[in-house]
Amino acid sequence: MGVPAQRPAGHGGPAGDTASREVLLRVTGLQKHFPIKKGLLQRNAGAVKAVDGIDFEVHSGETLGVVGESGCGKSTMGRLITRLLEPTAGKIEFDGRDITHLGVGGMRPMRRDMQMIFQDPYSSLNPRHTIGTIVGAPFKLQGVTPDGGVKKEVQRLLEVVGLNPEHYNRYPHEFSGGQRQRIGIARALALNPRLVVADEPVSALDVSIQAQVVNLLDDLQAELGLTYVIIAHDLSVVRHVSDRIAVMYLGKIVELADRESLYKAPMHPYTKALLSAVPIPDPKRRSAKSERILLKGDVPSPISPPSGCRFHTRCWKATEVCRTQEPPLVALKTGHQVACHHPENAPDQVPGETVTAAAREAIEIVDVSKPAADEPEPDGNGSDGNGSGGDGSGGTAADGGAASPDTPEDGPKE
Ligand SMILES: Nc1ncnc2c1ncn2[C@@H]1O[C@H](COP(=O)(O)OP(=O)(O)OP(=O)(O)O)[C@@H](O)[C@H]1O
Repeated sequence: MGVPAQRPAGHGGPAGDTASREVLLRVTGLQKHFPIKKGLLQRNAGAVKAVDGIDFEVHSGETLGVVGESGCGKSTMGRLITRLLEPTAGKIEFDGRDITHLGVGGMRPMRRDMQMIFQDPYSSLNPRHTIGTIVGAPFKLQGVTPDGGVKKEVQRLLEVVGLNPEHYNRYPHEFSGGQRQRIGIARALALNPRLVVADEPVSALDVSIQAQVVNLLDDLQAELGLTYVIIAHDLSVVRHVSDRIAVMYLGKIVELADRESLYKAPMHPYTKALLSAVPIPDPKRRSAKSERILLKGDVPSPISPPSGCRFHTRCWKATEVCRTQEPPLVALKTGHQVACHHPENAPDQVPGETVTAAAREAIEIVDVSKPAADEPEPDGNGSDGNGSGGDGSGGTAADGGAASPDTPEDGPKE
């Protein structure tokens, strides 16, 4: 077995024509509510609505960046799509197959195709295991022996991520943070995955090392044709690697667009505020437009999110409609999706009107939560797309490696 083999390249650099590529991952109405138990009898006392109904697609070979403040549900979303968590509702399709409620056995072969890279290169590697054991673990878990044997393959993988193959017998504490993250990346690549979900892959690293790891991910994508979902709280991290970017706020996607449109003409006030916080190193490029927007108040609780638009309590454009009506995520003809009653930069928008009311005349609006009429239903797999899981019976890290046993991510936590 050659690992990792070449796949058709779909470099994640400049935003390509990702829409024309095949859909590798489709998420529809995805929810994760963590129940809150109280008292001796562990009575239900509400739920943390960590992910509260999100829809998106990831095309083969592209990089989707997912950004938002701490607690908005990014990591939960990452764990849901790699099936380390059981969704409360919604549907996850991978390569046209409904994997929403696949059990451990059903997920085992899928694990080869989807891997996760974790935030903390210090805690995600077992300090008692050698690098050889850590990077070779996915082979053991999947019961496969690569051509030439595990050791040779692991050494090749170490080389692929820029590490010395002679360090096979060393332990994690002998490596720097950046090198440990490379080890985590080598482990994720071992089974030649198609989708890699990287959860804050550089936030625990020194700024000087961050660029190296981001560049490595970018190079690997170009070489191997990987598809990435890269999660970050910081728009500056995803800026250089993403084809498209989804912005999350309190469990919802509020904006999703290709990188150029999002940076040049953000439509959601929240995106605008996030962008204004990204430092622009060159003072000549700073303008009045790039003034910092300081959001009012704290992020509300995901246990009882605000009515209407969840962002209205911190939004300077909020009006009565924002307090009472939740704006749906709508897609413009350009592919730009936004959930806002008073979007910025909306084409043909009548000031003060909602995007739906104003733009419906001039541009095609698609409610992305509803499947297109001519879209065939994918092969069902026992899910009606409205499942109410939560029994934790889904795939776990232990069954073969979206997270290996060297990670603390050992499956559903509830
Ligand atoms: N196992 C769990 N049980 C209960 N609540 C949880 C659990 N995991 C996450 N949460 C809550 O769900 C919400 C979303 O958390 P999540 O970690 O997905 O956010 P995030 O955007 O990734 O934040 P960060 O960037 O800080 O990691 C938070 O309020 C968090 O406290």
